[in-house]
Amino acid sequence: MEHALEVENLQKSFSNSSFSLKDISFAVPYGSIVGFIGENGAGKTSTMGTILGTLRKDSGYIRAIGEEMSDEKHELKEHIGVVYDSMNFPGNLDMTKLGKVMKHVYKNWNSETYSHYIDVFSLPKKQAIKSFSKGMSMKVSLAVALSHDAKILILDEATAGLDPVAREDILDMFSEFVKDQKRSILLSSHITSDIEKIADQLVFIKKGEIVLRVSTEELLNNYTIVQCEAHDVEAIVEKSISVRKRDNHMVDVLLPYNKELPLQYRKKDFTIDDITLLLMKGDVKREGTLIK
Ligand SMILES: Nc1ncnc2c1ncn2[C@@H]1O[C@H](COP(=O)(O)OP(=O)(O)OP(=O)(O)O)[C@@H](O)[C@H]1O
Repeated sequence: MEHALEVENLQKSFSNSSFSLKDISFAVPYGSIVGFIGENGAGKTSTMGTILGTLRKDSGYIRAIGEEMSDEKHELKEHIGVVYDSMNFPGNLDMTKLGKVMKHVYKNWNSETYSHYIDVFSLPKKQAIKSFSKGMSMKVSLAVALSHDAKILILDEATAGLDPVAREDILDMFSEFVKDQKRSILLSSHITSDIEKIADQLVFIKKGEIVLRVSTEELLNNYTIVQCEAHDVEAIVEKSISVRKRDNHMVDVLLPYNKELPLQYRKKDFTIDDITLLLMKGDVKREGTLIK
């Protein structure tokens, strides 16, 4: 499968913080939406910043639409639409003026598409964007990101300020965006129900490390969370992905299969939220190393 975005062995440390991104590798195939999941401070925004070049990486490779990203390759950034959880445009502009500015920023700027999204999002054209609500501001960023023929959208908490009705419409828009198999989306969100709805691949990050990469279908259909007594965990721990001790001597275990197990292992129904909790709060095994 061809990938719109590839991140390989990405490392990034900060001089003023003990946090680092450790050997981050994942890919975003054409036609897919990849959900990027992790708790506060796990490294999602830093990873996205490093991909976009707003943060300088220490080492590793980042390829977008088949070409290695570098500071010199400005044209590659044309192909990436970005939405953060806050709007980064000059607040004194209104939507019409913003469109005129963006026309000079992006070679492939499409004024008609931009007008279309202004209408779809019911944004006022002649009001300074600094007076917009959080949800409206997010729609401004989305309208811009969707109007320069981007092949990849990088969305960091892009649905956070939206009400459920707007969220549903925008999630549908994202699914539509990748439908022609020529574009793709990397999306981080704490609203895992959104991710569950639209992402076909999931990448979980914990303390700067990728702890699980899996397709949503595989995770929901073939993985299992079992609960057992602490003394029963040894028999399954070898094959487990994450083990979380609960208060009452019980243990939750994430297993990468869904076969019948002896009675002492009780299968639990789960959502992506439950998986996230188990990965973030449990001891995770990743290729033989334990990430506590
Ligand atoms: N410019 C910076 N200088 C120093 N430390 C930084 C810098 N940017 C990020 N960090 C640190 O990197 C870590 C990861 O932050 P990041 O914003 O990537 O997390 P996140 O997963 O996006 O979290 P959230 O869900 O809260 O947005 C944090 O500990 C943060 O303090």
